[in-house]
Amino acid sequence: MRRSSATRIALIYPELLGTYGDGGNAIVLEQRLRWRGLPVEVVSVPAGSPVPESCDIYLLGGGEDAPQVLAADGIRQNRAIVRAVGSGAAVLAVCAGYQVIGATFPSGGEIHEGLNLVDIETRRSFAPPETPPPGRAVGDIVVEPDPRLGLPTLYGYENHAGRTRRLPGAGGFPLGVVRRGIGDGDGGTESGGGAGGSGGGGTDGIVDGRVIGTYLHGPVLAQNPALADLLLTWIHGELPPLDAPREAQVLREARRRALATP
Ligand SMILES: NC(=O)CC[C@H](N)C(=O)O
Repeated sequence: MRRSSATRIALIYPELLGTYGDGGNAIVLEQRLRWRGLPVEVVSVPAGSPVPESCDIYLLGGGEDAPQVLAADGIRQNRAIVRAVGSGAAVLAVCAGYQVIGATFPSGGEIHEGLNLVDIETRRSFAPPETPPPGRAVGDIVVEPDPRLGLPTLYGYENHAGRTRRLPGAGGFPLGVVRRGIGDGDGGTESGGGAGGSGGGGTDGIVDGRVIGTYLHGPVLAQNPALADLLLTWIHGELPPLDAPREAQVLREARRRALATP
């Protein structure tokens, strides 16, 4: 399906969900459409305003625990994102955003309700109560995406305390397998040893229909332009080919070399 109207990209509550530069994902999507001569509009939705239902791609970024609760409360109010997804919109949710689109997430010692858009839950730990919770997952992360997505290796940066798992009977599938870093943390059983761990082997993220959740900051779309194009393809159908700018190729090659996994 080729569209004639502008693609509307919603950047949700950037004051609350923008701690790690994830607003850059909107710039990448916008620019990759402009380079192709396709009309685009970025709709920045300030915290406290109702989320519009009429956008094509919704971006939710990362945030600290308290702002994350405020963001979840706002997003749950009109559930516009859920209806928009039902009408064909796509979602990219990163870290706090990833946790918020699930069923529940922790903050301030309590469990909070998410948007229930995907069948995941986040806890501080899934290990038995007598086991100390794992450390914060902080550092570089490398994910080998599910082959169904046809994407190259994904590079990013993670910084989160929560650990995430799929609920029984969950729809969709993990975004990929963690080669370096923690990601979801595999139900708290990761071998990487918490903060800065490099064990890998668990999974990161979810892909369910046109909804992608992931722990990868970066901004993730700047480091992984093929992921940006996957989202755009879901909205536009096939896109005119685009030679990645040289800077993007240089960045990816530098990440590949720096984060070479065994
Ligand atoms: N980087 C983030 O978005 C952090 C998410 C969440 N507050 C956590 O620490 O788990």
